[in-house]
Amino acid sequence: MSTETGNARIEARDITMRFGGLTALSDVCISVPPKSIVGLVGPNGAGKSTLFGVLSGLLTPTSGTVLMDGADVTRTTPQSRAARGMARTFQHPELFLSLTVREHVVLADRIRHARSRIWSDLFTGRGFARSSSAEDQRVDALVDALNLGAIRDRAVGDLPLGSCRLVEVARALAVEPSVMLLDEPSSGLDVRETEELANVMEAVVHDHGVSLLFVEHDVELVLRICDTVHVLDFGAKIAEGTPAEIRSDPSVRAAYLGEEIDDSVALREAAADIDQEAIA
Ligand SMILES: Nc1ncnc2c1ncn2[C@@H]1O[C@H](COP(=O)(O)OP(=O)(O)OP(=O)(O)O)[C@@H](O)[C@H]1O
Repeated sequence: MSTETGNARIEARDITMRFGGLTALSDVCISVPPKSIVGLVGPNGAGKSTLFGVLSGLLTPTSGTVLMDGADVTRTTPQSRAARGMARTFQHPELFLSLTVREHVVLADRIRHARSRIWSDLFTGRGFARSSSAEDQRVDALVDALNLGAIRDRAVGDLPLGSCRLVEVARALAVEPSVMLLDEPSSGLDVRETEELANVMEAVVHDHGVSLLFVEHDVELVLRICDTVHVLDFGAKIAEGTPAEIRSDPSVRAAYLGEEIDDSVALREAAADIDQEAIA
């Protein structure tokens, strides 16, 4: 199955991953072009988390290659990939509960712009007090861009999950990545929070020029905001295409029939199509 390659921000070529006798991924290719939103979906156990682990550097594949901007990073650490411009968020937000929204963004901004201060401020007790006006401007612009202004001084431990996910996205953006991996960003969010997150994801690509790759169970969200969608099933890629192509792909329908996509608009549309075909 063809995957566009060349100037991809991140690309997986022919990835196979075996855990003992179990083949979790088999010759999977995926490519994330600049300024694009790419979705990765598939039924439970399809291999999504494994591929995410391989791309982010947590897992070394049995065979195959991972490239960032054309450079082979297959055997590099997550930290080294971060230095090359990769940021990620987690299914369960990993935040410091007693720090405020703004403090999270300040810390990440300092990792990008004043790394040496992080440790010296800790040891001297200066903490967040000493900031430059350039830092203030960058941090406040990001906090406002993610609609976090009203809660900027609240400790994240007091915030709902939807806000915590936006804080994670703001923190990831503060290091000025070229590509962000988001692990089930809508997990646990209600409809309104999911809508807000979708808007933020689209704005992030448009305003910051970042590419996004996200693993997601909410197939309707994926089909709504992605430029390209990849579908895994039993460790193999069974489809790749635009949301319209994925909606009408018979192998995708077959993989999902009877599963969580049942409740989504996508499958209702697919089911309607099948009914029409049956009538005709
Ligand atoms: N560390 C591991 N050791 C052994 N088997 C593993 C390991 N990690 C994943 N697997 C197996 O690999 C297969 C793919 O799992 P993976 O978690 O990547 O799927 P997934 O698509 O993310 O599933 P889900 O949607 O349920 O999270 C499964 O059969 C799983 O049991």
